[in-house]
Amino acid sequence: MSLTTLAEARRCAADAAALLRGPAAQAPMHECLGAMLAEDVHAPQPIPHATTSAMDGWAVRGAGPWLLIPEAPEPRTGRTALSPADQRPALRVGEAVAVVTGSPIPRGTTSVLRSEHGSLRPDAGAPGRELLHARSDTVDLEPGRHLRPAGSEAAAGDLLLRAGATVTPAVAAMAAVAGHDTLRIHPRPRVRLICTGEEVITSGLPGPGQVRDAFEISVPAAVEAMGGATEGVERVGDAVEALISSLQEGLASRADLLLTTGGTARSEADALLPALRSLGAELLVDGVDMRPGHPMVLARVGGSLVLGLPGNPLAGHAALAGIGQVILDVLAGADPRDAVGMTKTIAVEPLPGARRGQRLLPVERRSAGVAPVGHDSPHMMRGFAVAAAFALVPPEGVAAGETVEVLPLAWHAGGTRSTGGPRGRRSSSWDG
Ligand SMILES: Nc1nc2c(c(=O)[nH]1)N[C@H]1C(S)=C(S)[C@@H](COP(=O)(O)OP(=O)(O)OC[C@H]3O[C@@H](n4cnc5c(N)ncnc54)[C@H](O)[C@@H]3O)O[C@H]1N2
Ligand code: MOO
Repeated sequence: MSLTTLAEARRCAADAAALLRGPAAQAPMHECLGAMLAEDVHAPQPIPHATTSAMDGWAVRGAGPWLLIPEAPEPRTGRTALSPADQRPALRVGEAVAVVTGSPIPRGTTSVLRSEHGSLRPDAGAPGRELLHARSDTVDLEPGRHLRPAGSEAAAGDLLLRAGATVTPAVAAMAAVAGHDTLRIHPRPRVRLICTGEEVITSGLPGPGQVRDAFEISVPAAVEAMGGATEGVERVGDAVEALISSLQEGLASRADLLLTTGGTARSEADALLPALRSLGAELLVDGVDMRPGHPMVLARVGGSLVLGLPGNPLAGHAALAGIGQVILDVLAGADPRDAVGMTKTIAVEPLPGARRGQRLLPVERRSAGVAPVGHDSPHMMRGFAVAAAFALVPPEGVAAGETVEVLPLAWHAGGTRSTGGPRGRRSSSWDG
């Protein structure tokens, strides 16, 4: 059988995901975190919307000493300095009024004198009134000192955030400060996970004929790091019928992506291909020329994609990083051409290839590039646990000092999404 290359499979996955991608939606801010902006975000009004004080102290006009304008009594809090919500009449030359950080300052203010640079003394000429004196060495009387002018961060209509940015905590804070309640986003792709295998147990020490599950704990977290949301996890045995009904449930739930684990090979015992055939699926990728992970399967059924991850734990994760990431990126709004882009770095030690196909070799990150981690056979997790990326190694291997393509693992800083933001491949520290 002649297998598809990983690059071809990635392009095919990107195109298929682009066809299935749903429309952008307006969503409340807390639902937008981690999603991609579908449109630019502008400032609806100037930021700050009023000129405010950057210090606790006094708004003053002209040279001191200044007559302290008493506050109108504040009915709710009894505070003696202006709260950020107060509005004042204009100051006249020689007058001062107490302010706190963030207070809108009265019109006519020339600067703010911070509290530790001024002192109040009784006004000898007018009993009951106070004069504000500035410390002789203060620089706070320079015009504009400690004022945050209205619009100094943004004018009304300024572009604050570009479409395509991931809604990080900082992006959400920017949008909230500007006054937005909702954002237009590409919704996070909805994923369901179906794990096969009678021999797979989910707790305790595996006995003879058993293995501890490697996927139920890791795949939803990996999907999350890749920008998707796993909405259901199911376990089925090895029977084709059970897998068919589980896939049918996933299709009925209108999940964007159904991930299955195990059963991808071509023996009598393997349920995935028969199940897909029985559901009338269109097979898009039937094996990829990579090790580990070559039996992986990608199919389209109705409005969903099914990605069959091989059961060997490292093979399953190689397929998820190699193809699953591309699907999730594109479903989440990335340009398909960006999503299939590769990151390059330097091999600081020789990287051995596989006998056949492209090897996905778990590598760690060193300051000058990447190096193998060992314990990297298809059934092993020990090397993967300390790896930062899969290096894509041709059969002849990669010599130390040569360039190599890598698939950074999504949960590492500067990880793998192609779409900007904290996981953005384009902006990641992997790119030199
Ligand atoms: N005759 C052949 N046998 C195999 C071939 C082949 O080409 N011809 N390919 C091998 C390769 S490569 C891989 S990868 C696996 C693919 O396996 P399947 O996707 O069919 O998965 P299973 O047979 O169900 O399991 C394989 C292996 O992985 C273990 N497994 C399964 N699920 C889990 C899980 N959730 N957590 C941990 N480990 C799991 C399972 O116990 C098996 O040991 O096929 C090879 N064989
Ligand atoms: O996908 Mo298998 O190694 O190639 O475990």
